[in-house]
Formats: sequence, structure tokens, C-alpha cells
Amino acid sequence: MKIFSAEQLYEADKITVEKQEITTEALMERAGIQIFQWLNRRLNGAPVPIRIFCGIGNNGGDGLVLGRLMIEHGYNVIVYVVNCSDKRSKNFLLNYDRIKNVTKKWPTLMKGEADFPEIGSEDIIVDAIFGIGLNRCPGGWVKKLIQYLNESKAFKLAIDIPSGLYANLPLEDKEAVLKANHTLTFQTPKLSFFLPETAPFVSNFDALEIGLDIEFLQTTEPLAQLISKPEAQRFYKPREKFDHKGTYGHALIIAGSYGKIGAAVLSTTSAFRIGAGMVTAFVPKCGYNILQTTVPEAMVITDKEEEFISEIAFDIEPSAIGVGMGLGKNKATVAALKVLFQKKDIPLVIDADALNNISENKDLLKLLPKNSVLTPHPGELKRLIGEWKNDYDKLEKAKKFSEKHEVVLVIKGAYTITVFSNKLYINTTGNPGMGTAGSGDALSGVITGLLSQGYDQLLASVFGVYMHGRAGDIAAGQMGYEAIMAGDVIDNLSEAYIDLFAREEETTNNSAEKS
Ligand SMILES: NC(=O)C1=CN([C@@H]2O[C@H](COP(=O)(O)OP(=O)(O)OC[C@H]3O[C@@H](n4cnc5c(N)ncnc54)[C@H](OP(=O)(O)O)[C@@H]3O)[C@@H](O)[C@H]2O)[C@@H](O)CC1
Ligand SMILES: Nc1ncnc2c1ncn2[C@@H]1O[C@H](COP(=O)(O)OP(=O)(O)O)[C@@H](O)[C@H]1O
Ligand SMILES: [K+]
Repeated sequence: MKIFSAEQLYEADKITVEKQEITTEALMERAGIQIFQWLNRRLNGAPVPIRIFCGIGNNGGDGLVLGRLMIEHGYNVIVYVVNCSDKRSKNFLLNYDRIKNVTKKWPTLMKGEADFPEIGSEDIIVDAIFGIGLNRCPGGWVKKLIQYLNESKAFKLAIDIPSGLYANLPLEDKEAVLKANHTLTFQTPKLSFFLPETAPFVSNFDALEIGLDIEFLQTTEPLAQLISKPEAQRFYKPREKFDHKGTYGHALIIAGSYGKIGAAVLSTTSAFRIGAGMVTAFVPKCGYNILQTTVPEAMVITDKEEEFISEIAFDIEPSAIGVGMGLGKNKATVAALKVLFQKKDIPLVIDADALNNISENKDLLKLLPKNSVLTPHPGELKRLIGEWKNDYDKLEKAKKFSEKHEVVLVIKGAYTITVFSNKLYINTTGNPGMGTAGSGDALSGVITGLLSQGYDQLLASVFGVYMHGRAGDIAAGQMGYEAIMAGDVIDNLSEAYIDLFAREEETTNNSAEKS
């Protein structure tokens, strides 16, 4: 699924109206009906008070449509107009009249703090104050209203986007954003839904199809691409009957130091589980017995040093290399990396201490083979690209870094974002249970294992991140978040493959994974 900017969505809106020969009010009605149906399915006629706070633009218009439909279906609805200015959009006004025709009285006009209503904890708040047309930070009593709503224990449903959040611009004032419990967004989610500073305001979301022009959606270059199951299915390379282990390549995992040999074990295992034909682990001597015992399927090459890697020399011909997990920062290791980076013809995944070594020895950056995959968590990223002012600044810096050094950057986190040149790929799988030592090592092994099977660097990254997260989600389904260990994620890579083509089950809610 594509993620578009607010500007692109306005354009889509315009083109849709022209091509489908409908009015903008008809499009708003479609949007309102979608929200009504979503809410009606869940409430099923319950008499709970529904308080709809409408702004004076088209987001407010959506709120008015919803209000009218809910009232017509017998719900207990109170509609407020948040009079943040005396302007009104055309479709707001139209629906303002329409709701009056149904209720025979005007919605409650709010002009200041004195008008804030009492809200029960069982009520439902619908936030239709500002949508993607927000053009400045909410201030004055409107900001106070947002804070007042946030303090309420009532369930908060945001229409299109939580009020106060921009679709694709950084947060200005986190005190002036509605903290939704759920967001119903139109057609496609917005970029802010996936970034650490802004995503918490959105919580769960559903993207509601409102029939925007398909040709526009298909042909327009998006801000980012969302990676869910349909995309992952397209990435998958099926196996052929007469394939053999040579077909699936030979992954080399260069990892581990004294006390951190587990990192090598995890990456080696995950490279196997994702399907590498052969895996060799290159470890310091102290890792030999451990690797041979824990992963008997792997071959092992040892460094001449007992406790760290000092010279990366091997006489095998790997089809992909993953380096850095638990490697440590010994000077000799840095020198060894320098030599490794001269091997320009083998696809490379660079993680953890290999990244830290690069950050501390920036001359290594210039040596990076083209299209190498770098997999930093936020701390490692900061050391690589420098501090950022906000999430959007971070993405710009990451794009520049990727372009300049011609590398794939996999920025790990709740929504892992793969950056390649100026393109962004946002992953939708994974869960907080994966915040556990070694789950990053598992990911490096996965990407290396995919590279060894012939996936290119971008595909291996994006597909690998999806599969790793999916395996984590399956693990969470079996054991909850807290108990998950990295090994459980790896063990479930098999289920993640099976799940890839399993028939979709009905899930209760959410998100890009479903929509
Ligand atoms: N294609 C689609 O996806 C579809 C979109 N649809 C819906 O349209 C929504 C976008 O509507 P929109 O363009 O009218 O903008 P919206 O968000 O209602 O607010 C703009 C108003 O707020 C005002 N304003 C702004 N900031 C302010 C501030 N800080 N403090 C105070 N005022 C502020 C601004 O006033 P002004 O700057 O002119 O003074 C203007 O009047 C979209 O989110 C979706 O819900 C669907 O109906 C159909 C299909
Ligand atoms: N809240 C979360 N939601 C989704 N994925 C997560 C979450 N927390 C961590 N992860 C994933 O777990 C992995 C953690 O990697 P990393 O921090 O490098 O761990 P380690 O260094 O211990 O191996 C990353 O792939 C990251 O995306
Ligand atoms: K809103």
C-alpha cells in the first residue's frame, strides 16, 4: 500500500470527482458512510452517548455526516461545532443544514472554555476537529479543548487523523494533539502514523476505502510504501523441484567475541531458518565448540585469536556475508573490517558493532561496497548519521546518507523503515515482545540468508524485515510479549513462511497489515 502526502490526497480528491463525475459532497458522504458502518458494526445499536466534535472544514463535515447517519439510526448523539474561526467549508455548511433537517435544531456551538461539556468515562468522543487541512498548531481554547478531551477517560475515535497532527510534517506541540484510541483514516494511512514521535497519537488505525481514483493511486509516486502481506507475497521467490542447496547459496556470518558468541549462534540459525543452503560462521576461537554444538548444520571457521576477530580470511566462496553481531570494538577487528570491505562483489549485511566501528572510524564508510545493507537501531543510526531534530529530519538525513554512500539503510524500530536512495519502505509486522536481546542478530541472519538465496539487497531487506516481524507476531500469539526470546522469533520463521500464503483469517481490527 502506498502512503501519500496531504497534497497528493487533495489531488486524488480532485481527480476522483472529475473522473467519476461526482460532487465533493458525494465523496464526503462516502467517507461518512464508511465511518458510520465501522462504528455501527461495533456498537450494534448501543445507547452510549457519542459526542462528535466537528471543526469547520471538511473534517468537521465528515463529523456532521457521521452525526446525521448515527441519529437516523437511533443512536444517542451530541454534535458540537468547534468554532475555531468564522469560516466554513462549503461541504461543512451543506451538512450543517442537513443535520438540522434531521434533528430540527442546530448542533451545539462551542466558542470557548465555558462551552466544554461534561464527558462521562463510558462516552465515545469522535474527533472531527482538524483533518489533513491543519495548517498551524492549534492554540488558545482549541488547544485547551484538545487537552480536555485527552484528559477524559472516554474512548476517542479520530476521523482521518488525530486533530493537531500533520499528515506528513513534524510535530510542533505534543500538548496540542488529540491522543486517539483508534483512528479511522481515509483511503491510505498517513506517514505520521508510523513515526515514533507521532504514531502514539494515532494508536490503532483502519484505512477506509472511499473509492479514490485507482489510476491516480496506482501511478503516483508515493511518499513511502507500506509493506504488508500482499507486498511480501509478491517478494517471495518460490522454490523449484530440482533446486538444491547450491541454489540457495552459502551465507557467511562473521560475528561474536568473548561473552557474545550467542550473537553468532542466533544469526547463523536464522540464516538457515530463512532458507540459506549452507551457512558458515566465522568466529573467534572461543566460539568454535559453542557453534558446532548448538548449530551442527553450520560449518565453522575460527579466527587466530581466542576472544575477538582480528583477521577475516576464508577460503570459501560465500554468496552473502553478514557481519558485526556481537563483534566488539577491538582495534584489530576494525582493521579486519577494512580488509573485508575491499571484497566488493559479495552482498553484505552490516550490523551492530560493525556499524559502531564504522561510526568511530568514518574512513570505513568510504570503503563500503555499493548496495551494502546496514541495519542500525536508533542508537546506532544516530552514531552513523548524526543527531536529528525530529523524525522527518531523521528520514531526510537517512535518505541523504543512503544516496551518498549507495547503501540500503534498515532503520529498526516498531515500524522498521528501509531507506534506499530517496525511497522509504515501512514495515507493518513486529511487536514490543521483540524488544529482547538478540532479536536484531536474528534479523541480520535473516537478511543475509535471503541475500544468499539470490534476493537483491533491497528485496532481502524489505522482505526479511517483514518475515522477521511476522515470526515475532506469531511467537507473541503463542506466548505473549514478555516471554519472547530471540530464539522464539527464529523458531517461528517457518510459521511465517506458512502464514505467507495461508488464507486470511478475519481479524477484529487494524491496520495496514489487514487493509
Ligand atoms: N481526499 C480525501 O482524503 C477526503 C477528505 N475528506 C476530509 O477532508 C479533510 C480535509 O478537509 P479540509 O481541507 O477542509 O481541512 P480540515 O482538516 O477540515 O481543516 C481545515 C480548516 O481548519 C482551519 N485550521 C487549520 N489549522 C487550524 C488551526 N491550527 N487552528 C484553527 N483553525 C485551523 C482552516 O482554517 P484557515 O486556515 O482557513 O483559517 C480550515 O478552515 C480530511 O482530513 C478528511 O477528513 C473527506 O471528506 C472526503 C475525501
Ligand atoms: N516495539 C517493537 N515493535 C516491533 N519490532 C520491534 C519492537 N521493538 C524491537 N523490535 C524489533 O526487534 C529488533 C531489535 O533489534 P536490536 O535493537 O538490534 O536488538 P539486539 O541488538 O538486541 O539484537 C529489531 O528488528 C526491531 O525492529
Ligand atoms: K480529526
